[in-house]
Amino acid sequence: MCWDGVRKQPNKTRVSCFTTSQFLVFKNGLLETNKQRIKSTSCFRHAPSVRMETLVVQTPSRQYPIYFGTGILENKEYFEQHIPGDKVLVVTNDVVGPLYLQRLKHTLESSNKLVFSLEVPNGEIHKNLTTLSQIYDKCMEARLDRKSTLVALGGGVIGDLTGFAAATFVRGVPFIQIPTTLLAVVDSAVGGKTGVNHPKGKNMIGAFYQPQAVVVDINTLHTLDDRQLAAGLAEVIKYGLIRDVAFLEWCEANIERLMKRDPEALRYAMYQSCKNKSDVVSADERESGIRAILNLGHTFGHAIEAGTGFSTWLHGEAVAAGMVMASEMSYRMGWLTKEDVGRVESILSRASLPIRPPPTMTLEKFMTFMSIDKKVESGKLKLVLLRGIGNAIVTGDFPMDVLQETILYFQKLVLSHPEQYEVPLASQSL
Ligand SMILES: NC(=O)c1ccc[n+]([C@@H]2O[C@H](COP(=O)([O-])OP(=O)(O)OC[C@H]3O[C@@H](n4cnc5c(N)ncnc54)[C@H](O)[C@@H]3O)[C@@H](O)[C@H]2O)c1
Ligand SMILES: O=C(O)C(=O)C[C@@H](O)[C@H](O)[C@H](O)COP(=O)(O)O
Ligand SMILES: [Zn+2]
Repeated sequence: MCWDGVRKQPNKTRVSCFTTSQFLVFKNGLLETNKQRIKSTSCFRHAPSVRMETLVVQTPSRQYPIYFGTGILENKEYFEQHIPGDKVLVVTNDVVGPLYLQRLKHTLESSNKLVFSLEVPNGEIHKNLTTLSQIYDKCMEARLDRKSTLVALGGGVIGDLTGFAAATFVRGVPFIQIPTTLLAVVDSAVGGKTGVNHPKGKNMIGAFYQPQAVVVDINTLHTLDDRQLAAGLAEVIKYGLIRDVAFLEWCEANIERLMKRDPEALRYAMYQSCKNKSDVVSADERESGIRAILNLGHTFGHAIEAGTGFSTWLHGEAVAAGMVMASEMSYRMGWLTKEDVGRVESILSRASLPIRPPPTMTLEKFMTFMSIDKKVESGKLKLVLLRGIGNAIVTGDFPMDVLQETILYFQKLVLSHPEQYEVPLASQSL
């Protein structure tokens, strides 16, 4: 099937990374060009001033496009070829739904789809089995079948919940990610980790399940508040720290542009982040090794989220503080200099992100929540540490004392200067 709609409407939907004789074809689940199967496709590799459009993620279980554009929520061509059946269920929440649901429904209905929708309550605290059950109830009520498609319209919470519902309802239905937060665009919508939290641990119940497509309408980011934008920047900066020093340097030079939402800077940050994530996930879809580097700061960060009841700290904020803790520990292992740690703190602070854990996170609390991390193997904790800026490793080879001293160091710091280490904009509710 050729993507005729795209070629006929060049002003609306440019696929400028392909030559005119090379357009996208999905056949039997494989992405092909009309000339040859492609290994990986990307455009807009280096130049921040060039528009980016489509990036293809290639995993063993599925290959799929990430479409970037403005106003593409209103363009049915981006959805049509990825929706095999006649029914669609759009899952969103009570914040994003009022903003974008009608527009999306209209687009899908113009492709003659029967569109159902469900608005679940907003927030990380609702990323749980109760909300998941509401999605299954809606699937049953709408009599969805194996050809029906679930669409996630929202941030990472909606994407993770909907993806897991899609992975499990009738043992798997197609799903499409429409990420509407910066964090979801650069991280959660890509790579197929889906799931929900358990009160005792983050994302403890879930599945690896790739979407059919990721549709990024950059316009939706206009309604995002500054705190959420900053949370997304934490994961953007993460890619620089774990494997892409050139990108980290670019972030350092452009962080103010990003905070001011300069469109070209945001486009480049989104593209380069997705490229990094896509490369890692393609190499190790189910996290048997290298994929775990995407977890930099997360073992500490997830402990902060769970330890504060999933209700105070945003995921990106917790990851920011966690990346500083991982950096400090890497310094104590002799792998980073004090200047390197300062560099990590500086870029995160400039992005208005917290660089210390909350005073309530005692050593005992950290150890309890960290002990149920998914990287624990036969009781042994593994951490993502830095063996230099841009060079993350996954290791269980560290003395427990160094970990505990690191946590105690931060606890002492925040207890002696609690006023310095508040979560930015903490007065805003989640
Ligand atoms: N699956 C993965 O690989 C992966 C990766 C990173 C994070 N995550 C998960 O993602 C979640 C965090 O995602 P998040 O930061 O997007 O949080 P979120 O989904 O809670 O969204 C943040 C807030 O922004 C609101 N919102 C969303 N889009 C908006 C828009 N366009 N305009 C205005 N408001 C909007 C939401 O309603 C919410 O209040 C966490 O649960 C985290 O564990 C998953
Ligand atoms: O995609 C991945 O792999 C990641 O680790 C990305 C993280 O940013 C994300 O927060 C992920 O959900 C964490 O995964 P978990 O397996 O530690 O729950
Ligand atoms: Zn994350």
